[in-house]
Amino acid sequence: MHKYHCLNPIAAVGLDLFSDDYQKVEDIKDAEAVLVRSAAMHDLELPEGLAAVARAGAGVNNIPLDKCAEKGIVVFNTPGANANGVKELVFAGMLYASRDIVGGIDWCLANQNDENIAKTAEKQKKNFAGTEISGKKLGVIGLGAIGVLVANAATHMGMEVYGYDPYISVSAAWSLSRSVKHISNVEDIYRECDYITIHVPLLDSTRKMIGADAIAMMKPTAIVLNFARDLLVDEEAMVDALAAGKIKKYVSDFPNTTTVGAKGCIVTPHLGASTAESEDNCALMAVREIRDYLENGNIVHSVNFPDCSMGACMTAGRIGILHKNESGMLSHFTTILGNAGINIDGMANKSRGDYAYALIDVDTNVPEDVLAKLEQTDGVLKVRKVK
Ligand SMILES: NC(=O)c1ccc[n+]([C@@H]2O[C@H](COP(=O)([O-])OP(=O)(O)OC[C@H]3O[C@@H](n4cnc5c(N)ncnc54)[C@H](O)[C@@H]3O)[C@@H](O)[C@H]2O)c1
Ligand SMILES: O=C(O)CC[C@@H](O)C(=O)O
Repeated sequence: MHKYHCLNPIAAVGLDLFSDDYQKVEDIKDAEAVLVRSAAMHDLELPEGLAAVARAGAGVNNIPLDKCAEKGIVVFNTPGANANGVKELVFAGMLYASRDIVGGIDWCLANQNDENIAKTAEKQKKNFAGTEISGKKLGVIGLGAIGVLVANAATHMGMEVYGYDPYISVSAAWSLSRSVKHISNVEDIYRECDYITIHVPLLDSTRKMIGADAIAMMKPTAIVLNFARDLLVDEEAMVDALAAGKIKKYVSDFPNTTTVGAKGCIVTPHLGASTAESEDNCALMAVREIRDYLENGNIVHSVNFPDCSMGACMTAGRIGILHKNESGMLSHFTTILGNAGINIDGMANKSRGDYAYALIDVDTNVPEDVLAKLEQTDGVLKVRKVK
């Protein structure tokens, strides 16, 4: 019986994919797999039996990836599963920032008992007028699952779109509209764009990527949208620039005491992926990833180990070995198995940075003492007997 624990509510359509061989447990200590959305895992004690964490979403800055790797815990995310939900909210953000929709709605509510509200509205509406997005320049920083969708949709809204991503993947580049102008110096976006939207992961290299210097380059009419993570932007500098009228608006999906209520800030409570469709997509992908790893040993969409897949096991046994990416590891494994008289039918070994994964199909059951020898090999993080 495999046991899983949910650190956040996960859509039922995903959890329903778990077969009768799975049991949901209330205490993480008992879990072999954990499903999580935005819950912070950095200070959590990770139980010895934990094999996999699936982030039902894209950002993994709430998970200690290296600590998990050192303990042989594979962390997955669900790339692209919530991208459309975020894309749609980015457009809502652009519209909210361009026209005083919230002010207009508030005015209507405040005047709901006025019998002449229709007539008064016609006099008052000039106070909530704004500008259109068609014909304006949009800069998209980060052209991954979300950035590409935003950039492409913006071209259909009549915007002139600039795209910046020095690490763009081949598949993202294939998906990007040819109308999007390729920008190699992000400063061109800061200087020229009317709307600037950021869609990069929070990493040490991207922290405060939009800093005071970048903000100082922007037009006084610029609108900055942040549906990625608050720490990507120097928000103190942003709030100061808004107060001084140096830029127009900052739209953020990450409430905190710096931005909520500050002049020019429009803040939503991390709603980007909060749609039925995105929650279902993420849950389905996360559960499939966990099942494929626990049942077949396959790793697909990991963020701390390499992807490595050999389909379903058709031989007598399969073992998965999470190990350090060091020379000589494979020869240790083949020697230990060979000395035990175990023939290797098939094998894959993939590496990613400091870590690697070997998946080995064998012609017989691998006994406990052989598993123990593999586990005791220097550089081995965890050995799993898949079958
Ligand atoms: N508001 C929400 O609810 C919500 C939902 C989903 C994702 N997110 C956030 O959005 C981020 C992006 O999501 P995604 O699904 O598009 O991820 P993704 O991994 O598909 O795309 C990220 C892109 O950023 C690019 N990138 C990395 N460093 C860069 C840099 N220095 N400059 C320019 N580009 C850089 C990468 O090459 C990649 O193409 C996530 O990491 C997450 O933090 C927020
Ligand atoms: O789970 C959520 O609601 C937020 C997800 C989002 O921040 C992500 O990075 O995918």
